[in-house]
Amino acid sequence: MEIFKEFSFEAAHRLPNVPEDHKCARLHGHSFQIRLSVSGPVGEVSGWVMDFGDIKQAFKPILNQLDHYYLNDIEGLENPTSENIARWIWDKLKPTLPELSEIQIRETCTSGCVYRG
Ligand SMILES: Nc1nc2c(c(=O)[nH]1)N=C([C@H](O)[C@H](O)COP(=O)(O)OP(=O)(O)OP(=O)(O)O)CN2
Ligand SMILES: [Zn+2]
Repeated sequence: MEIFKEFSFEAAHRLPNVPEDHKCARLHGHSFQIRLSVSGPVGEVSGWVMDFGDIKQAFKPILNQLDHYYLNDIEGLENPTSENIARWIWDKLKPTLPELSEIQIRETCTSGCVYRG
């Protein structure tokens, strides 16, 4: 069974490797939406794969590093595309949440990525 928990954070970024006249070369911000999925068996007694609260607790310190920051200043996020943000979160979260199976990032209502490690 797969369960998920959604989060959001506000942050600014610019993409340093796009052509100078690309809109994303300019400083701008997003309300990033994140969906973390966790997979595993449903416990016979608990009736759940994992407490949603445990996902929240595992992700909180990572979320705090992103929320209301300029992403380009963060080590490892010098080129903060959705893809690189997903990989960055995965690398930080997977060791403490081994059941993590998927990360979805939405930059806008119409754009995002899905990463499964
Ligand atoms: N593969 C990727 N492409 C783009 C990324 C990215 O992270 N990965 N990022 C951007 C920009 O950050 C941009 O802010 C978001 O792009 P876009 O979807 O083009 O934004 P719009 O709001 O203009 O989208 P519309 O729905 O088309 O208006 C660019 N590309
Ligand atoms: Zn952007």
